[in-house]
Amino acid sequence: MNLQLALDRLTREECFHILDATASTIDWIEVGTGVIKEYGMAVVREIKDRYPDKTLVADMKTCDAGKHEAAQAFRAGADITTVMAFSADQTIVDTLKVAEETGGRIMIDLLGVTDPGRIEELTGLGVDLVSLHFGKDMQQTGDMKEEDLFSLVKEHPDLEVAVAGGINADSLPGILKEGPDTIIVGSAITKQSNTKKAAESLKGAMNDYENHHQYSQR
Ligand SMILES: O=C(CO)[C@H](O)[C@H](O)COP(=O)(O)O
Repeated sequence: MNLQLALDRLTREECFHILDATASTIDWIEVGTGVIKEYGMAVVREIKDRYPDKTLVADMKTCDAGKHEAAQAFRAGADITTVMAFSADQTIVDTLKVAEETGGRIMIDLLGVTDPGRIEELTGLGVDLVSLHFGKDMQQTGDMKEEDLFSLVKEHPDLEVAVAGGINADSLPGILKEGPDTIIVGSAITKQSNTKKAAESLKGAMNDYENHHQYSQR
């Protein structure tokens, strides 16, 4: 199970400061949408240069012009780029094709999706990696309902699943029970005074769970 660190609402300097402290603990690095909007593809390139062995996710949140944006992300060194689930099927197909040609992967962000029928369509298009996502603004008015989120993918055991949305030490146990492949954490690490300790504590809980609870991924 991977711990993906989401770098959101941070300066470039803060990103590198946090990465220096947490790189030995985390598995995947996500360059957040806002960081990409602030610094462009240069920051993706720079992070890949500095951490070449980490799987790098560019959270492009592409919803149109898929071919161009996926190529941009992979050219900058991303291993994975994100595409919104509500995008036109042509956008999904185009990004998957670019990924296949360049050896990258597409993570489909399911933010706002409530119809399992869309997952059926996405898998039919060739999607194999999705992120269940309870959005930042949604978090202001409610809490993530793990069971509802994971019920979207329950008919698709072969789908690789990441999960994101305000995950912290309190909500982690409920998430672990659902057996995701990747747990995406932003604020519960990046906004803590000791980011290294926060990352180690979450990764430690993930490892403990895997070791002691006969953990089986979905
Ligand atoms: O994609 C995102 C926001 O759109 C974030 O990466 C995701 O929500 C994780 O951050 P946090 O743990 O702070 O919610």
